[in-house]
Amino acid sequence: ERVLYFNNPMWPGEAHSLKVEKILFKGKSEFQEVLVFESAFYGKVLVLDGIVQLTEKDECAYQEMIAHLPLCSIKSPKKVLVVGGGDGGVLREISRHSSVEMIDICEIDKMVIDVSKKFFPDLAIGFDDPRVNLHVGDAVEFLRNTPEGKYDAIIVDSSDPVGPALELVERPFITTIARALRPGGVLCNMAESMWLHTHLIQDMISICRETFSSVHYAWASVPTYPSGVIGFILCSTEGPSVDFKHPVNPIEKLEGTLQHQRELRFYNSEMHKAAFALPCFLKREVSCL
Ligand SMILES: NCCCN[C@H]1CC[C@H](NCCCN)CC1
Repeated sequence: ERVLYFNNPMWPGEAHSLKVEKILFKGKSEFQEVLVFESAFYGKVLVLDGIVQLTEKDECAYQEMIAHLPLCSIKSPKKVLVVGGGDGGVLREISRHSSVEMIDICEIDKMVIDVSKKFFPDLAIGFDDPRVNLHVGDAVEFLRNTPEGKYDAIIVDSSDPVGPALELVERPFITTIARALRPGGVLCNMAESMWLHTHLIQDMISICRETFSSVHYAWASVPTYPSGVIGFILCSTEGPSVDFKHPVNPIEKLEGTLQHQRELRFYNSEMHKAAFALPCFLKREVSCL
């Protein structure tokens, strides 16, 4: 049998390995290398440029939290934008919210969408929702042409800030996102690992604080990401109707309103609250947390 080792300058000195039962797809898109394989314990695995993006076993933790932390933090979100998210998992989660009327998604790499539809139907089901409008292209360009205050929520489901996703953590992009959000709307960004990337988290939070009056860090356990955790930054501009209470207390309890036969596997109101509890070292190392 084979074993794949995932080491990367983003986590120097450590490697994460998964036993490979069968390689299912290997390709190179305009932006990155794309790999899909059947693992021994985590189901199918999607890898971009040598970095694990998701596995069938634990993708629920990431997709449910990155979608429901923001969408349950504001009252009846209607217009939602997903930046990245080409595997469709976040779309699947957003479609559980009956208040949502329109979902725009801007994914730069069409190969990710096609590969997900072929090998990850339980995630790509997100594209089947009639509320979804797919835009294949660069989100920086997409947001430049977006009317001010269009969205109630924006979710940046990106890969790591090396390669195609680099500019998604830079100041100009955060500013264009803030402009596209209605006052009181909410932004949720993927925000790396508290064990590995406190400098990057500090930079992201500082940039967000220049633009948003409310910035919070949350996290979840994802065993197949290096260090086993992934973070999320939630931001909001206090709108006239300050319906963005501290995101810790979900406004909408989602458990009741299930839109799909497939029940939630990770997110619930307790996990929502707990996600914002932070360890001492992080509060010390990242100012204003
Ligand atoms: N819809 C799933 C997209 C996956 N997002 C990213 C995949 C790579 C992952 N690296 C984490 C590296 C250590 N923090 C961050 C989330």
